[in-house]
Amino acid sequence: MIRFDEVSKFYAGNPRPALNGITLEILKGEFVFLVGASGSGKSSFLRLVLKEEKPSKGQIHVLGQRLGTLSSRKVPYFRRNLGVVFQDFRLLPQKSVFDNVAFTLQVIGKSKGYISEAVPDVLKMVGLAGKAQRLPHELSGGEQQRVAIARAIVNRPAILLADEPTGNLDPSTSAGIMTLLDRINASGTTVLMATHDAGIVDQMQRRVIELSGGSIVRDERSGGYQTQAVPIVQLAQEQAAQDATAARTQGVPVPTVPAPRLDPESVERQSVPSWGADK
Ligand SMILES: Nc1ncnc2c1ncn2[C@@H]1O[C@H](COP(=O)(O)OP(=O)(O)OP(=O)(O)O)[C@@H](O)[C@H]1O
Repeated sequence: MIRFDEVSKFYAGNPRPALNGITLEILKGEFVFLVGASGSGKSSFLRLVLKEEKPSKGQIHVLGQRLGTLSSRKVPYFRRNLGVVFQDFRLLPQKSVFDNVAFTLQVIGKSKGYISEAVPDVLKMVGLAGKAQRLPHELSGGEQQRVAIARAIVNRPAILLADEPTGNLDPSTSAGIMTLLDRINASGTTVLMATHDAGIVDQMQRRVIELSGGSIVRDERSGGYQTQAVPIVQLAQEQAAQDATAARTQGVPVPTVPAPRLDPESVERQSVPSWGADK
């Protein structure tokens, strides 16, 4: 569904790569969280999937298409298969809820008859039946995000990309949005969501891809916001402590083992080899 082969991205004027040799595959129907510190490359990853940016190196395939060979004329057609949701909703402020959602379908030439059925259907699905004639400023943040989600899925895209969709919402409103995204995923849409929201990632226990400095440092089939893997240095310390205890109880004198210094940059994480078996 989405495949990156050795993809790197450099922006002009920035010698450090935003993405550095990324290789991964996301399968049809998956729900994937993209996590990592600010600047780790999450939005760049999403922009590459959308073909808003080109990779500096490597190949990207989305829905069986090699993006490098997709002409700019064909990009709008390609993007019809992708729905996108942003942190700041990006609704048209002068248009009603109905018209915000209908606009997507008008742009791609759907008939009035089709639009008059599809828009109420999707508004019902996102829990906004009865609010079709409101303007965005007459809605709460959570409702505005529901409109943005309705707009993103009304054309039944195969993939939904979400860049911090709960970033402007309080925890209970965010939970409602996640329930909605979960339902959209359950209906067959692949969801790829960049987020800093640890509570949501911990709660959902879905595939988690963690970026650091543009590289993948974790890819867990079902994980939380922070890795559960124990740093190797910590394991060594624990083992040394156990050995010392065992030796003392057996009456053998043991040399004092100085604790290794923990340098976060050089701490090697245990990899979690959970993905790949069923690609
Ligand atoms: N248009 C650009 N031109 C130059 N550098 C850029 C551009 N966009 C992003 N970068 C750099 O690329 C790196 C990755 O940025 P990116 O926005 O992908 O990170 P992110 O993980 O999405 O961050 P955040 O969580 O803050 O949104 C950063 O060092 C950023 O400064």
